Amino acid sequence: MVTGGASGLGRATAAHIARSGGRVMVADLPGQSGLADEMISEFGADKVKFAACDVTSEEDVSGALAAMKAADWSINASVSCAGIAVAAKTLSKKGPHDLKMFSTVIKVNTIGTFNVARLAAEAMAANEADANGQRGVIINTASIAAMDGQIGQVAYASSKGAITAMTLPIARDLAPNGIRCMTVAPGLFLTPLLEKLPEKVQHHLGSQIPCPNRLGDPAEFGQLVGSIITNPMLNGETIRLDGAYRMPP
Ligand SMILES: CCCCCCCCCCCCC[C@H](O)CC(=O)SCCNC(=O)CCNC(=O)[C@H](O)C(C)(C)COP(=O)(O)OP(=O)(O)OC[C@H]1O[C@@H](n2cnc3c(N)ncnc32)[C@H](O)[C@@H]1OP(=O)(O)O
Ligand SMILES: NC(=O)c1ccc[n+]([C@@H]2O[C@H](COP(=O)([O-])OP(=O)(O)OC[C@H]3O[C@@H](n4cnc5c(N)ncnc54)[C@H](O)[C@@H]3O)[C@@H](O)[C@H]2O)c1
Repeated sequence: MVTGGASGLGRATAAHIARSGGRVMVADLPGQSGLADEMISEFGADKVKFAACDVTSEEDVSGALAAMKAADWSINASVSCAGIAVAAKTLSKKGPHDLKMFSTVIKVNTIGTFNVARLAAEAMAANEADANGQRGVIINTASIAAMDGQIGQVAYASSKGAITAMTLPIARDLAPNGIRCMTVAPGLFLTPLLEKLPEKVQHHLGSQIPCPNRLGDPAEFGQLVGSIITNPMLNGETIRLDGAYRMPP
């Protein structure tokens, strides 16, 4: 299952899994069904399915997992890409940071990610263990903003820092169940989310990336997720995927 799988990094991850011979449930907001339909047309309904799912909803996430079970699909990997970004300073000319804005980012990014992890873990725990005694892997998406948060990123960076921090405790909690947990902290990737930044800012940020000197291709994120799924030794860690970029203030 890939949450936020209809767009950007999640879409690229779902495509990588389908191209690699896997089957993938794209779990995304109802309004993204059209994008998911494009993927179903490209890869076939036997490889890709869509579940309307708000990651903050226990019912929705449980429903997406139940749909996989109903299709006789086992869940071996859960990839959380669903997320939102905002830009607001702790204190600006308009006054203090809006608390509802802050709470919403934490709810979707942090609480939504954990909601998916805990419910996917329950489903994976029912799997037969493989030769490594493993039953599944949970992969979460943070951001380099968790470490290099810019001016105006206090809400977003906090939400992603929490995702980074939960990686090891989840891995430790789930070790007896044979379930791994990893986090990817992407740098700058050309997706609809990044395109919310002014073109000038996008270009400026991309020109600062040391090597390769460009914005990341979402397929490169999907490629790393594929490696995490197939490498049993990757557990309890956050991997920056950023071309050696460190964001300035
Ligand atoms: C609800 C919809 C929100 C849509 C916008 C959110 C888009 C975010 C998309 C990110 C997606 C990818 C995220 C991923 O994980 C990777 C990254 O993190 S990429 C880095 C993304 N960076 C940001 O999002 C930065 C967010 N901050 C800002 O956009 C701005 O700081 C601000 C919050 C909009 C405030 O800017 P201003 O209104 O200009 O603030 P001031 O008026 O107070 O400006 C004073 C002065 O400071 C300069 N300044 C402000 N912010 C910055 C900054 N981030 N870096 C450098 N300089 C900054 C500003 O230019 C003023 O300078 P002056 O004009 O006085 O010389
Ligand atoms: N693009 C980048 O440069 C970048 C860098 C670092 C981290 N990230 C993170 O990667 C993830 C994917 O970002 P993207 O750039 O592909 O963005 P995107 O906007 O293209 O995709 C995000 C997807 O998440 C879905 N989503 C949002 N809220 C949801 C919710 N409550 N329930 C279910 N789905 C929801 C959206 O519908 C969308 O399909 C996000 O968590 C983002 O913070 C992106």
